[in-house]
Amino acid sequence: MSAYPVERIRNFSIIAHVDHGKSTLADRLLEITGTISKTDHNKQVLDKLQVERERGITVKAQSASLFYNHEGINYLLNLIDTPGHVDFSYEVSRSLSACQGVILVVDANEGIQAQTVANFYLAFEAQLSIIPVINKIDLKNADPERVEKQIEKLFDIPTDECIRISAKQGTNVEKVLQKVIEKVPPPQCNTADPLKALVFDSTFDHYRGVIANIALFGGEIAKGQKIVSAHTKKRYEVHEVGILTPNEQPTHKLYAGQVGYLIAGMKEVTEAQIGDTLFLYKQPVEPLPGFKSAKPMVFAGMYPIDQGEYNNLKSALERLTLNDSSVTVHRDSSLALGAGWRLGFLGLLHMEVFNQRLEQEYNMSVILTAPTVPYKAVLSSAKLIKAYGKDQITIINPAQFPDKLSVSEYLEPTVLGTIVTPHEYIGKIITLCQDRRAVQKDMLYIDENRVMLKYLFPLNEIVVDFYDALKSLSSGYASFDYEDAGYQSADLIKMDILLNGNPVEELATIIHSDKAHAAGKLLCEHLKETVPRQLFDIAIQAAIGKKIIARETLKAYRKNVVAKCYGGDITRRMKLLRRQAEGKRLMRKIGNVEVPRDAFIRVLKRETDK
Ligand SMILES: Nc1nc2c(ncn2[C@@H]2O[C@H](COP(=O)(O)OP(=O)(O)OP(=O)(O)O)[C@@H](O)[C@H]2O)c(=O)[nH]1
Repeated sequence: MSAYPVERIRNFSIIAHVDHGKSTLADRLLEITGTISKTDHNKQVLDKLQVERERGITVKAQSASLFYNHEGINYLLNLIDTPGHVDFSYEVSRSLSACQGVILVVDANEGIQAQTVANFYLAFEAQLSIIPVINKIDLKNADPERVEKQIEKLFDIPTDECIRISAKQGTNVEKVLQKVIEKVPPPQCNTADPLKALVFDSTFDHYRGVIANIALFGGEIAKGQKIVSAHTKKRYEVHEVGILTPNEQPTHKLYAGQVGYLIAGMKEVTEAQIGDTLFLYKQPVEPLPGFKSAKPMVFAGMYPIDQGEYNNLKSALERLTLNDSSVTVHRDSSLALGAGWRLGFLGLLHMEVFNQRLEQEYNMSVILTAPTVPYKAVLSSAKLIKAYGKDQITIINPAQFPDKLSVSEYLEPTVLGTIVTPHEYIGKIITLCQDRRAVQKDMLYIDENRVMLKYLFPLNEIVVDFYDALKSLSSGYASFDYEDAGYQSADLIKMDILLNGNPVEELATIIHSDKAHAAGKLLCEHLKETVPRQLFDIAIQAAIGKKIIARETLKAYRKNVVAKCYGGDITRRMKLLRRQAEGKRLMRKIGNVEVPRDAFIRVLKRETDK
């Protein structure tokens, strides 16, 4: 491809609340510009991963270059798709740094939702031009007028600037492209300047190594050139550059203003750090302001079911994290579960998606411990301060929770949550938020029957089940999004769960002291329903230190599996015994108590059924 005059380039993203139609609109744009053909096979081409297709959510942002003729002039439009779920909002800000404009999609029936608000502010703060689009006008209940008024009230955008479309049917989609050309400014850069390339995403290919997605803020780049990473100072030779259509299509060169990909013999995604600047060897430039790297919000222990599988799991984890640099991995071990890892995720959905990918792509089943958020402790014990070499530590594993006597203050992470809801649910939602120790910060009517609430939440109160609870009490109508809001002082304790006096490591949790009794009682009750009866009584207890705060007893029961075969045929009897032995392999022994390995996950999930 030859150099495209910068004034004929537009770099933009589509942002929206989940399910408002980003991917469908992206597909239509790709079709209109002839980037893909119009067949059913191409539905949501930008959602590449199997989990994305199954769950209908976008996990990794994908980009595509589109060519479009407007009033006789050819334009190069670089579209960067962004994920919709709150767990992945870091992907949104990373994509936005390569853009000058966004299409803000709002569902004509649902109207403005929590993520619409969050995404709007990300774009607004980045000073991008914003094109409001009201989608799904073909729906029977569509009320575009109402949504336009909401947009005017909340974002101060005049109603007549909104474009009403149906991404599904293609109505007015072409108008959106025209608006992108008219309203989004071309990137400000020059091919004559030295190379300045921003890495805004990277993926790993088993055959070709790291593929870095780059946006050129200056200069040009071609195969064979030597480049340097501003972050690692490492030097590479460029093997291939090209554009995304949306698959990689090699080109001779990439020029200032363009968005494309680069392959340069990088072996790990960590070598192509998101936010890094690449420049030509011996032509250093001032690095572009990198953006904040993804910050894990939820940690969990991961262990192989069978320690013999350790190495297989290790290599699966290594490969999967090559592709998802937002997961942090630290080696960890426990007396009960053996050698394993402590993983950090962006949220619970991210953790589930990662786990599902391990199963689907690597055929790995694992033991996952209860998720915990990153707490902090300000140490007062001189001995501990010396041991850690600092007086404040981050606790991502309940096993490392320091005793109250050696701590002057515990701190918990908080988030600022935005809830958008029809007003009839306000009472219930306020009660739910108070129950989660949240403090109200704002309340605003978006229109006569829709309200936006802002609350400061302790993160641990929302990670597991807040979203489900909110959805169920509002019949699915309330939406939620959150952003990091720093740490606050909290009265925390570690709660253990014991089976006949032996701690169950998977279920140890750090919890606010006000919540311990209720949570301990609930966990014990659920365990009683989940653990099978055995030949002896089992005491199920919740404990804080040596103090028992809740107890249930599971009565003994003798199950004679062969009784009904008495006098029966021997092969049937053998088969039953064999099946029982197989079942035992799926058991984990805690002291003398046998527990099905998936019981703890079931217990943790049940806890969310309240
Ligand atoms: N009736 C109607 N349905 C639409 C329209 N656009 C999208 N949809 C449907 O809305 C649902 C969500 O659309 P997607 O394009 O997957 O939404 P998304 O915003 O990309 O979702 P994430 O990728 O999860 O963020 C799908 O079932 C689409 O078929 C439209 O214009 N009209």
